[in-house]
Amino acid sequence: MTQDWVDSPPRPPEEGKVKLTLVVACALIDVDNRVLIAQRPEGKQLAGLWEFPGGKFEPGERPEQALIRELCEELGIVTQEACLAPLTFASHAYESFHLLMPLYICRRWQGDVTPKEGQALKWVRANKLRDYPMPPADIPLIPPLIDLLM
Ligand SMILES: Nc1nc2c([nH]c(=O)n2[C@H]2C[C@H](O)[C@@H](COP(=O)(O)OP(=O)(O)OP(=O)(O)O)O2)c(=O)[nH]1
Repeated sequence: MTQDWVDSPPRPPEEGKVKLTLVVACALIDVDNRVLIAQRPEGKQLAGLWEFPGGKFEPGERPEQALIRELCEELGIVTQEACLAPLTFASHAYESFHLLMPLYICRRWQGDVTPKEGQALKWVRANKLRDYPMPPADIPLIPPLIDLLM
């Protein structure tokens, strides 16, 4: 019996391995069934494109906790886990990382939606989302929103 695996040297990092970046995002939906999008500010990657509010996880956070924190930081609103429902996710290969981004929907929150980071905000009907340039990862998220809301 061969036991080659016993003496195998540690493998060098495989070429082509990707950095997986986890981001959580939310489609806030108002009483008229419109979706909130925010414009990425100048100076950031993908600046000027319209995105769903959200962001990266902090160490040890669950997705819902991260999203509740981001919504508070970016929009000044407070919501609860029970008000977040998973809808779909984005899996997209950017040049320097692979984005994995669950998209939740949320219809209930406390407080007025306010651009806390100077970002432009728009409430948009799902079938008009394509009128706003979005990051490539977001394009496949539009049909599930149209199915849900139109
Ligand atoms: N929040 C959000 N991010 C998105 C969307 N689509 C998309 O490709 N992204 C990308 C852009 C960023 O690379 C990453 C979001 O992380 P972030 O909002 O914390 O990014 P950032 O550029 O501000 O990064 P950082 O300064 O915090 O490092 O995911 C989207 O719809 N919403």
